[in-house]
Amino acid sequence: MASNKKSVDANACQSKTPICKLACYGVILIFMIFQITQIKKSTEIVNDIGSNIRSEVCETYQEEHPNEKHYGISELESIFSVKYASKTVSESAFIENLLNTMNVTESERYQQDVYEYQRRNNQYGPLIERGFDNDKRFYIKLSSKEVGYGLFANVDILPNTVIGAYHGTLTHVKSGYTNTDYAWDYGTFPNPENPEENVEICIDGRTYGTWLRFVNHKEDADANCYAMYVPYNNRWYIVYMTRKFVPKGSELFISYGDNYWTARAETHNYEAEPEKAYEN
Ligand SMILES: C[S@@+](CC[C@H](N)C(=O)[O-])C[C@H]1O[C@@H](n2cnc3c(N)ncnc32)[C@H](O)[C@@H]1O
Repeated sequence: MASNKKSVDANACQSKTPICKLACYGVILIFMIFQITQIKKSTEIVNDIGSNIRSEVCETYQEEHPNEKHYGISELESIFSVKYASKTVSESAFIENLLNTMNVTESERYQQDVYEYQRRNNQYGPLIERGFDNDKRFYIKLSSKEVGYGLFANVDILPNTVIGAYHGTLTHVKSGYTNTDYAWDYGTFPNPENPEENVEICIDGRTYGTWLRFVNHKEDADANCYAMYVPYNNRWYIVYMTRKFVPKGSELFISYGDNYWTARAETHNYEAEPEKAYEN
């Protein structure tokens, strides 16, 4: 009996199996349709939000910069092939050794105004130490076809504000064939291997540098920024400062000094067309 009962129950269950399966499939189907509807709804919402944000950004951009393309400082490498320099490096062990053996405070420049250089060291040293890596106060834009790209203010910048430190590669200037377009004079020092010889060093920001390499030239009277030497940790730094109020959207300019244009004329026999440097 017991075995019969068991067999009857088993039969009953077997006869119900297709209905059970159908019911299960039905439930799964309903669940899937519900899920697909939900996903579709949320995708539509995300798309709506995205297109609103995009159109808002585009509208603001168009209003503020009609017909102009501007680049964030994060695009230094992808657009301009400039590797971002968070600090200055030496091009060779020779330069590094020379700088390690010099004493900034004994240099002619420092001795000309000891008090002022001490002040700069105290005031700007901590900023140099902290660095300017995530500075969003600027963007890069074509200034003009003749001058090339320039650096522009993303925000209003007050007078006497630190813009940044000009970093790049410390290079041995060898007269006649050094391209000085993106170079600042760093100093002239006795060669430790031959004290009778002097070594002229510059900071070159051409391929390894910061957005400061985009600051174009104007004569001192018209330039809204200036550069100054700051001694810190027994090294020289070139720090850019604003000379006057720089309203949002305006270009930053600095005077390169007369030597720059003389040196440029000696090493270049072509007109300034720096925008060509970024063409493919
Ligand atoms: C430090 S770079 C400035 C960034 C450069 N405009 C660029 O697009 O890479 C210096 C070069 O910019 C150009 N430049 C800067 N100021 C200029 C000016 N006032 N007149 C003509 N060319 C200028 C010259 O080609 C110069 O050698």
